[in-house]
Amino acid sequence: MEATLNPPAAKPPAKSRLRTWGPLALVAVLVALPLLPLPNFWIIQLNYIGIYTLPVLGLVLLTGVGGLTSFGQAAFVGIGAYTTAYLSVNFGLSPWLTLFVGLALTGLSAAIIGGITLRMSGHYLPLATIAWALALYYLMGNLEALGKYDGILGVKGLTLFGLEVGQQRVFYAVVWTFSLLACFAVIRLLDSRSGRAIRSLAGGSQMAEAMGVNTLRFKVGIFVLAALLASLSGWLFAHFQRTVNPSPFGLKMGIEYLFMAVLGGAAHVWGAIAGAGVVKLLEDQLQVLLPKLIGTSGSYELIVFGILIVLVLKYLPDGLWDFIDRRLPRPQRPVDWRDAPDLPARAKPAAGEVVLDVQAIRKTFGGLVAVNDISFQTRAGQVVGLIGPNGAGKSTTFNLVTGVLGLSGGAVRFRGEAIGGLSSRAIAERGVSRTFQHVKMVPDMTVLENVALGAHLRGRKGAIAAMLHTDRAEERELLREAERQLQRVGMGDWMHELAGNLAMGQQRLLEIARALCADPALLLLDEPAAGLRHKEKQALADVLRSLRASGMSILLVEHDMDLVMDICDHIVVMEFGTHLMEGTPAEVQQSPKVRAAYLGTEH
Ligand SMILES: Nc1ncnc2c1ncn2[C@@H]1O[C@H](COP(=O)(O)OP(=O)(O)OP(=O)(O)O)[C@@H](O)[C@H]1O
Repeated sequence: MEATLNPPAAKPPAKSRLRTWGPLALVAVLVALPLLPLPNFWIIQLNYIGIYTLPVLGLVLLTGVGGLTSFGQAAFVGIGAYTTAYLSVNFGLSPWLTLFVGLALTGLSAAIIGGITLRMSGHYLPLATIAWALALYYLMGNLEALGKYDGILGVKGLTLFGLEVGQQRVFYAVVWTFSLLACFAVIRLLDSRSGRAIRSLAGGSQMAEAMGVNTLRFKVGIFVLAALLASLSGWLFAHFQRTVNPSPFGLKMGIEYLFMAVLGGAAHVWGAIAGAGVVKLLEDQLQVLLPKLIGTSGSYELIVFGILIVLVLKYLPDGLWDFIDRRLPRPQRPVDWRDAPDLPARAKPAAGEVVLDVQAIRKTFGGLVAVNDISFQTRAGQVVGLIGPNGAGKSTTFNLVTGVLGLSGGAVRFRGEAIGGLSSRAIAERGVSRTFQHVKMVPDMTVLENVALGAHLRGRKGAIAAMLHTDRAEERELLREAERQLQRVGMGDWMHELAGNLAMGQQRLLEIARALCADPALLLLDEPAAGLRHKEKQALADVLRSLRASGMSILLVEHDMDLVMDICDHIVVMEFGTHLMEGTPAEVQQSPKVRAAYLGTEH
């Protein structure tokens, strides 16, 4: 069944382009500032803000978008700074060479540290970042070769085409070129196949893995990228300050970077500049003002920062940039994919062919046998219903088929291949796609982007291609497919809406469109009618009928008996983890055993 595409979306109203102009205005201001007769003090302050923007941008990606909290960003700034200082002072190497050595060293350290710590979740990850941040700090402070706590003095300034970069206006041009390029690269990254995968990480790995996203690889990837941005900042810092010692790379600074990200707006790229700017300027003013007020010198600004963190978390939890951003109209993505070619599709099973063959599967949780030797089959072009009272073991069966849970016994074959024991990502790769009992989506991505996440495995372009914008042809193919599947479930008019704004019925259709984007041969729907109104259920039944007509094999777990009896070709009934009976809807309806199971009477 092919759907026709909507006419091109209307052009966004003029005022909605404010967001597109906003960053350009920011760039224009940054270009104009050094041309103004500003005192050098202010240029130097702006240079610090540019240097701080880079590690904070890394935290926007890692913490704000990816949901991974790190206190260790300053340590990576230190690796970049110490590498260039050590090599340029002791071996006379060019800073332009040591930059790459620093990046390589940082990337390697981050890949090793990330590979170990990013498997942790909850509080363990931030605690682990504190541990290795402290370890790196004490390493820098105790190594003889790095000058212990005195550090390395006499680092030379940068030169560019024989020109002294110095610490003022030319340095300003260099630092802000790097910072702005990094901002635009991260924006491009987030608006891509890899970006959608990264944006799905914060919601937990189950949905992302079911869409074929290798979540650990993406977590390590953004951790390394954040560390590389920090390393670049360290390189600039060393040649700006002309000296390095451990104190700017300790845990205190790691916390300060995190504060900059939270204050600026941890999920917004431009929030990195806002956060770095406000904290740096505030810190300078407070360092002068507070000792005068209190009468003794000391780091009193830290007390103010502590109070500010509490206030920001309470009143502006999404930061300063979010406060502005929410007041600007949201620009609509220009529709440029309608003439893109089709994505390659997998060979589908012939009508009536056995797609899923479940043989005596079993799952035990301690002493409880949640699924007890359940067997059934689904064929191409057939809707099989899996029903039973609460706690019967339906969701567990579903999770065994999709690889979320491991089998305690039995076998699952998909198109003849044993898939029991494979990860949910590997099962998704083979053509099994699913929806969730409790809808899992990325609320601050558009409907179209959420659905395009389902086509993750059908694209190849990675993060570097996204940052260089060489992924656009593939991106158009993915977005075209996403729109096609949205049309297929009747949601084409909603593609530009934020997924978080949808009603429950639409969210469930979004999940079906996302699952279809993977080009599956078997679709598993976990209670798709839960929370839907009558009309929405009818729309859902129409969609399922048309999918069946297109040859799709569907396994449906559902409590809504009207829908089940209306749509299913074959029904498997479970009770207390066991197979109660199976048959056509009419046979199931007439079964006294089934009625007794639902009414809770003996049979
Ligand atoms: N991770 C788990 N650990 C321990 N017990 C579990 C786990 N998951 C499910 N169970 C138990 O297994 C049994 C079957 O649960 P399951 O969620 O599969 O039933 P269900 O038929 O899907 O129920 P519902 O219709 O309420 O969703 C229940 O007794 C449940 O408490």
